[in-house]
Amino acid sequence: MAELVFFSGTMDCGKSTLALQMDYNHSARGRGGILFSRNDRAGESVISSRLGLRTRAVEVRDTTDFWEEAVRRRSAGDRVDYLICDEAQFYSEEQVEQLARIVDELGIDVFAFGIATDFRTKLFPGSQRLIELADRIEVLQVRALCWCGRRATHNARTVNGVMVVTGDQVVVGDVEKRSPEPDPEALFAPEEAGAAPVVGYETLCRRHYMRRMGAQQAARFKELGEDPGVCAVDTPHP
Ligand SMILES: Nc1ncnc2c1ncn2[C@@H]1O[C@H](COP(=O)(O)OP(=O)(O)O)[C@@H](O)[C@H]1O
Ligand SMILES: Cc1cn([C@H]2C[C@H](O)[C@@H](COP(=O)(O)O)O2)c(=O)[nH]c1=O
Repeated sequence: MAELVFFSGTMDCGKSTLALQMDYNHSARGRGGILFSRNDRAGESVISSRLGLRTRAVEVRDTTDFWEEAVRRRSAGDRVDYLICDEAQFYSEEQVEQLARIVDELGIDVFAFGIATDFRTKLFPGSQRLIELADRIEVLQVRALCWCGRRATHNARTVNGVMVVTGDQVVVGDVEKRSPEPDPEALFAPEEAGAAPVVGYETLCRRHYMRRMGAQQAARFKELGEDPGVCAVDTPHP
């Protein structure tokens, strides 16, 4: 029985790696698949993993109709047993509904991969529809970690290394392994800092997400001899 499965987790937890591994395993057994992605960090029409793997994929656009694409490929004689759908958080609700129809009416497995929530902790529309419609939601076993060592559950956005909670929902970017030096003026008022913005992401545990305590802020607190686990300033969650 074909399934719609949503593999979800924070940024940098291995979703694209798993997507490419699943494609490899299924195609090695003679199954035919189509790979899709949208806004991959490495550019258009590709699924890329931080482990170095990358494979060509069909770029999903606002106009993409998954149903039409699957039917067209099958009518052309291609074997289509499964779809790999990376960065599925960026798909529209309508596109996710097309994926569900493909499972139910064409018997094609759909394996979707994506982050559930954005930098404000709000569900992406595509992810919300996947959670509503999927046969199964799989949480990845490899956990990204917060700077404090706890399991990371939230995706924070940083501007010049400082966590922000306002801005556009979609800004393609990567997790920062080594952040730029923070502007001390910007630490508690990043939106007013005015410098040319360098946007990055950081995975945090809920405690540190809610306290807006990214790695740089924590380092600064430690420098000042304060405990970053207990936020000294009142930074209410929006
Ligand atoms: N140099 C490395 N050595 C070992 N594992 C790595 C290396 N770089 C990245 N990884 C692994 O790859 C994971 C990120 O995989 P990726 O598929 O790009 O994540 P996602 O698609 O979820 O953002 C990291 O959590 C880490 O486990
Ligand atoms: C939290 C968040 C992320 N994004 C972007 C940043 C990346 O380009 C992708 C996630 O990719 P990954 O393979 O899971 O690392 O999503 C965004 O646009 N908005 C956000 O709030």
